[in-house]
Amino acid sequence: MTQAAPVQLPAEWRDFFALTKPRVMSLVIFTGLCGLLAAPGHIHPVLGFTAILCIALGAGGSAVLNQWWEADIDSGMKRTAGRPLPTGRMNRTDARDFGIALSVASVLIMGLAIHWLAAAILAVAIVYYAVVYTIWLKPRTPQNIVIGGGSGAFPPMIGWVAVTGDITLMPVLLFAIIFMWTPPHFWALALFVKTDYANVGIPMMPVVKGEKSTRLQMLAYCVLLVPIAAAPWFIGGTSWIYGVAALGLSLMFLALSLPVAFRTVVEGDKMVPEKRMFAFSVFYLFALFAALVVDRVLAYQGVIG
Ligand code: HEM
Ligand SMILES: CC(C)=CCC/C(C)=C/CC/C(C)=C/COP(=O)(O)OP(=O)(O)O
Repeated sequence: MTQAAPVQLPAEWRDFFALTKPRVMSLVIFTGLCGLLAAPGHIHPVLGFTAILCIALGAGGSAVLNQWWEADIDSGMKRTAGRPLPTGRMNRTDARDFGIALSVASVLIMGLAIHWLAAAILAVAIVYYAVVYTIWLKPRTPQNIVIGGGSGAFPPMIGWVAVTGDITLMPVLLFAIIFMWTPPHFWALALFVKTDYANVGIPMMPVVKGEKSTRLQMLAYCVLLVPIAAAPWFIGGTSWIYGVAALGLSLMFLALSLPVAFRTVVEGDKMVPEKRMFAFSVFYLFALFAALVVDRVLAYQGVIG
C-alpha cells in the first residue's frame, strides 16, 4: 500500500504561518480555551470556537507585528536569524499588512460575534504586545518582560469574559498566575541565549543586572507563584482537585528553580538546569490550566461539590 504524501503548504504560506509564532501561540490559545471552558455559564459551541479563533488571530497578528518591527534585531541573533523577515524571504510591507489585518479582524469579529468587553481586552492585549512591550519596553528596561508579561496574561481572561460578559476575581487571578509565571519562564531562556541579546543591545535582565541577580529574581517569582497559583482554590473558585495540582506543580517549579538560583556556572557549561526549567515552565502552564478545566467540568456536572 502506498503512503499518502504529507500535505505541504506552499513556501510563502509556510512563512506567513511561521510569522504567527505558532508554537508559542499554542499555549496562548490553550490558556484562552481553558478560561472559556472553566467560566461559569454557557456559550454555543460555534461561538466558543469563534472566540478562540479570535484569540488565535489576535495573538498571531501581534506576533507578526512584533517581528515586522524587530526584523533588524532578529537578524543579529542566532536564535531568530532564520525567521522569514531577517532572511529576506518575506517583504516587510507584506508582513506589516498581514499583522494589521489579523489584529483588526480578530477584534472586530470578537466584538460583533461574541462580546465587546472581550473584544476590548483582546485589543488591549494586542497593543500591549505589539506596541507597549515590543516598541517601548523591550529596548529600554530590564523590567521589559516583567511589565510586558501582562500581554500574555490576558488570553484566559478573554476566554472567560467571552462566556460571562464580566470581569470577576477568578479571571483576574488567572491573569495574575501567568503574570508571575512569565519572568521565570522567559529568564530561564534568556540565561542560555544571553550573548544573543547582548550582541543586539537588548537590555534583558541577565545582560544588565547579571546572572546572579536574575537567578535570584526567578526564585522570588517562583515563591510568589505558589500562593498565587493556589489562590483560585483558597477563594473557593475551585475544588481541592485544582488546589492539589496547583500546589504540586508550583512546588515542582520552585524545586527546579533552586539549582538555577544557587549554582555557579563554569566555562563551557551546558546550562542543563536552566534548559530543564524553561521546558518545565511550558509544561507547568499547560498542566495547571488543564487541571482547572478538569476541576470545573467535574463541578459543573455535579461530580464534585
Ligand atoms: C513577555 C512575555 C514573554 C516573553 C518575553 C516570552 C519569550 C519567549 C521566547 C523568546 C521563547 C522562545 C521562542 C522561540 O524560540 O522562538 C518562548 C518560548 C515559548 N513561550 Fe514564551 N514568552 C513570554 C510569554 C509567554 C506566554 C504568556 C506564553 C503562553 C501562555 C508563552 C509560551 C511559550 C511557549 C509554549 C514557548 C515554547 C515554544 C517552543 O516550543 O519553542 N510565552 N517564549
Ligand atoms: C492575545 C494576545 C495578543 C496574546 C499575546 C500573547 C503573548 C504570548 C505575548 C508575549 C509573548 C512572547 C512570545 C514574547 C516573545 O518575546 P519576544 O517577542 O521578545 O521574543 P523574540 O525574541 O522571540 O522575538
